[in-house]
Amino acid sequence: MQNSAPHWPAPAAAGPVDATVSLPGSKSMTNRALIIAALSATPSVVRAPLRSRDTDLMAAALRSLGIGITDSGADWVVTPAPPHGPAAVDVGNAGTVMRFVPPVAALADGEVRFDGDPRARERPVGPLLDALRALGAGIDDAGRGALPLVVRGTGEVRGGTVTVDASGSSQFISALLLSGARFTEGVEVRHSGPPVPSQPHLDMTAAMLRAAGVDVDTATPDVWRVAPGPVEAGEVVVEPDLSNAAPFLAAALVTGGRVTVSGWPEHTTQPGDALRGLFADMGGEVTLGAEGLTVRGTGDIRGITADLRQVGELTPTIAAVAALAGSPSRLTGIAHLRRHETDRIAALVREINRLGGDAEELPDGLAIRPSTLRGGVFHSYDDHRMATSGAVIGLAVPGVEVENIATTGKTLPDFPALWAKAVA
Ligand SMILES: O=C(O)C1=C[C@@H](OP(=O)(O)O)[C@@H](O)[C@H](O)C1
Ligand SMILES: C=C(OP(=O)(O)O)C(=O)O
Repeated sequence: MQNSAPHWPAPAAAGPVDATVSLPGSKSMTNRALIIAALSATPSVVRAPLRSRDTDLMAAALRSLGIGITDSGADWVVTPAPPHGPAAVDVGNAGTVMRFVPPVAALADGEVRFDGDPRARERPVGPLLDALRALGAGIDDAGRGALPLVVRGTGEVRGGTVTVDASGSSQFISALLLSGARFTEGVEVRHSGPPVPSQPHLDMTAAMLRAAGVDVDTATPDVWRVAPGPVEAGEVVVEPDLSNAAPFLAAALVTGGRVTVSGWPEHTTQPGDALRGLFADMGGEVTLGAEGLTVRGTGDIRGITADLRQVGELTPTIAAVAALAGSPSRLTGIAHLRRHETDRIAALVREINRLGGDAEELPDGLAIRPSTLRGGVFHSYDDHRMATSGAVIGLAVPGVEVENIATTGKTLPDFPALWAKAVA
């Protein structure tokens, strides 16, 4: 777990941060765009894609199946082809690669092997594999319900209706929908179980498929239908990553400063849009205008009681701000975060308390009470969002060192430089 590179001394703010930040593309949109373009009938362009570990892994996975993905300046040109094996896919620790590519592999002719980081073997994928089998795909996971696994594609998937418990990850549903139009009968996915998390990510899946001409029916709660038919990604423009905006906007809140994230979309399906309400509730003044989204800190950092089930990805940053707040916080609805890049509930509680904080695990979240923090090492557990949370705390608490800051490369390779520039 410990990384041998020297720890990264998180810059402490000399005064209120005052910055305008331009952020790279959304991981979730880039990796959906690549899948949709790979399954399209004709070539597509993905504009302003994120270049990071997760998106490079997605591109490499699709290339290994025979899809052409080439650089055109900052863009990616995707030339589809009937996917084929044999191939070996490294998912790294990317949930999107681990969940979105197996259905594409089921459409391929030939064997496709999947494996990834040790942590990827612990992340849930079983309900998706069961669903794919029920839809006609051949999968060998030696009964593990986890990586490593082999998808034995025959060049087609029958499709039809399937019931999945997607309470562990919305990505099980997105995965089936993204490839569903290419299944012979399309797909109808029915969720059965505790609530599905990450509704904005499901909305993103439906919106991006519809933009590619796919017929997606989301009229019935917990039921999603994709009609069989051609896919045409065309040109996809990737929005800035609003979840990666979280630590930058938090910098305004925790230093009583001002941060603008430029290019904030007026309408978006990204969960990061919820930061507008969350950071206002935590004491910020939030304005959305032509120049972007601006958060101003007022000096008053307030704790928050929030169900973050739909926007679980934002939890590490919210928890970092909560650790610096003058009143208690209770973040719930996020039991599924225990199977993210790391057990984020346990990791946040341990690292906040290591710095003198007062945090406690709840069955489905965490409670954080006001406390005076001190410097020390903040461990990242190979989790990009843990690392950026350490940076947020370090702004307000001198002497914080983040272990393995390089793990931010999962979705934001330039983080240390962008951060240094913003908070200087
Ligand atoms: O579909 C996506 O792009 C994502 C969905 C969410 O997954 P879960 O529903 O597993 O939390 C989110 O946390 C992840 O970072 C990205
Ligand atoms: C949970 C996350 O990623 P993944 O796509 O690997 O699930 C995340 O980025 O917060």
